[in-house]
Amino acid sequence: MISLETLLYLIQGERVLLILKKRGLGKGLFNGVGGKVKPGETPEQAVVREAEEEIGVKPIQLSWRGLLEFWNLENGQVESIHYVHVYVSEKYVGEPRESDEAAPLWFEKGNIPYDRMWEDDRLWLPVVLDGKRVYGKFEFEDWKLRKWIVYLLQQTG
Ligand SMILES: CNc1ncnc2c1ncn2[C@@H]1O[C@H](COP(=O)(O)OP(=O)(O)OP(=O)(O)O)[C@@H](O)[C@H]1O
Repeated sequence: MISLETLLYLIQGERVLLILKKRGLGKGLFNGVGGKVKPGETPEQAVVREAEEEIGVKPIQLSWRGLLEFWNLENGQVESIHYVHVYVSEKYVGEPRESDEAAPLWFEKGNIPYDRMWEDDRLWLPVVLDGKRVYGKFEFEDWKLRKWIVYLLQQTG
């Protein structure tokens, strides 16, 4: 299965909004807001929809921060490949609230709970929170991280 997905980090000054996922892939871990892009949607439309569904806020300015590939292998076979567009937003409407899917929580940029997040996050999220763009490819076996490569993308305009 190959899927196109999104991740969004709301930023307020020195704080970042993460969600504690209550169900699905990554349950019990903190992550950005996000999910799968549905047929007919652009990644930008999908990430706005996910923010509304998961925490009840509408981002009104998105900044694209990179592309991540997550490959998961099971018994030496590719089980799934996830292409994830990453965004940050400093402008949104509404106050983050809890939903069936997610509980939102603010963290200081210097105090992100990496030990309660996906293993790859500590390898690229600091770059994104530093205002830069990344490309990363991460290979997992049974969702345990085995190999990775991360590039800093050149900043264009
Ligand atoms: C493996 N390392 C990883 N590191 C960081 N983030 C990861 C990730 N693997 C998946 N993610 C993100 O986690 C969300 C899952 O969302 P997920 O619940 O599958 O999607 P969606 O809300 O559409 O779910 P339904 O299928 O409708 O239940 C989605 O943002 C996706 O990009």
